[in-house]
Amino acid sequence: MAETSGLPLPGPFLDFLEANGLNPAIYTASNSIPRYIRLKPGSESLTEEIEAEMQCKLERVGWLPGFYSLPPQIQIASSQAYKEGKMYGVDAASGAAVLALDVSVGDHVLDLCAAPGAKLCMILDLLGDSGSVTGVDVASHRLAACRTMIQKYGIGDRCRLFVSDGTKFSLIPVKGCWDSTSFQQVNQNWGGDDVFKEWTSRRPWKERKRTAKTRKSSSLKVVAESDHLPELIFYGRNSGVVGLTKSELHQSPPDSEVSGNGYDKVLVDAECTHDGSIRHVQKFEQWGWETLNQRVLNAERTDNLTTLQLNLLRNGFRLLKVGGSLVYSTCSLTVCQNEEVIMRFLAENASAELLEIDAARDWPCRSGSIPKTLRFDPVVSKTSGLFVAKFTKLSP
Ligand SMILES: C[S@@+](CC[C@H](N)C(=O)[O-])C[C@H]1O[C@@H](n2cnc3c(N)ncnc32)[C@H](O)[C@@H]1O
Repeated sequence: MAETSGLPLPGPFLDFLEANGLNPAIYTASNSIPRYIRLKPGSESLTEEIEAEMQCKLERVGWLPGFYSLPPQIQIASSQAYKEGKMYGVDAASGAAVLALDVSVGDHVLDLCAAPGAKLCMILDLLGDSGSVTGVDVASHRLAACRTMIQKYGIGDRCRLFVSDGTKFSLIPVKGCWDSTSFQQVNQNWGGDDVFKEWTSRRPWKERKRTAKTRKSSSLKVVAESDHLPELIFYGRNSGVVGLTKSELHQSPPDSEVSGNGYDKVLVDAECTHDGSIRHVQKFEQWGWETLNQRVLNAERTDNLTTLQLNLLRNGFRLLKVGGSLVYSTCSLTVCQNEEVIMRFLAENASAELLEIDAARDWPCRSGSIPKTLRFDPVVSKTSGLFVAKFTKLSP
């Protein structure tokens, strides 16, 4: 086992790094990478209070609004600001992926691999009182954690969360119910069990059971049509869902309609081997390095992952409106999960164009091997590792 500045890396992992052209030195940076936090908009005045409580200096991250760095050993979970939902623990590279989306007021955003939700929360904060966010993840327990997070931070009014396979998810944003006037009308007009009322965790058990039963029977009908039904596990009062019937919500539009009415922005933060995340790799010290073989190094798994990544990218792009933009990111630094996926995707999509990420001029990252793509890594960026690419959809 090779010792890399306190983090012992087993032979098979070193082989994996070598096979993928990755320098093990990135893992030596583990002790010098700061921890990052993001303050909820409106909580910026709390910095002195937070510094006093945590007994450390918060350094503003100049290139990333709302982000601060602090020494790596500081634990934020017990701090008052964190408990009160005024501070998020999120890496600066994750913030960069969201910034690359260039979210504008009123955008309808799809986050296709949303859980546990750090990026989704940032998107909701950027949108404030406008637009909507649709979060999708295949893992219900992880998406439930995301739901807990948006409730904790009180930002779920314009959000809906679906448990669904992101390679097949087909719902476009529901437009037209977002202002509070129409919400009130909808509230007065709803009737029947089939209509979505505002989601609340405090609904009586009987009502939740009835909803689940209705969902099951209505899902059978839809499954017959599409063989895949997304399960709605959270919807805020202005998500556009309240007042709709299940049949209305589950209508999948034809591709021609998506070009005009699809999402303005799509984030595909794809499942990956997580090898760029030092904190993730460090966890294998506790889990046992042998589990690394199954989760990271297994070649068959990597093949399946690259297929999944490509399919997620394809479907995210399908749901993007013409002129919209899509960001693809992974926390792997391997070429096969990043540049190769991008090349395969571009080769089959004449309407996809790689975009320069304008905001990145000041970012501490380097270019990927395809121009316009970006790579954050612990040594250069002092962040977790992340690959980022941005596309737009041209008219057919
Ligand atoms: C890198 S994590 C996403 C992190 C998230 N964007 C955040 O900022 O917290 C990848 C996620 O993809 C999800 N995932 C894996 N396969 C999927 C699929 N077929 N469809 C949708 N989500 C999937 C995993 O459950 C996992 O939560």
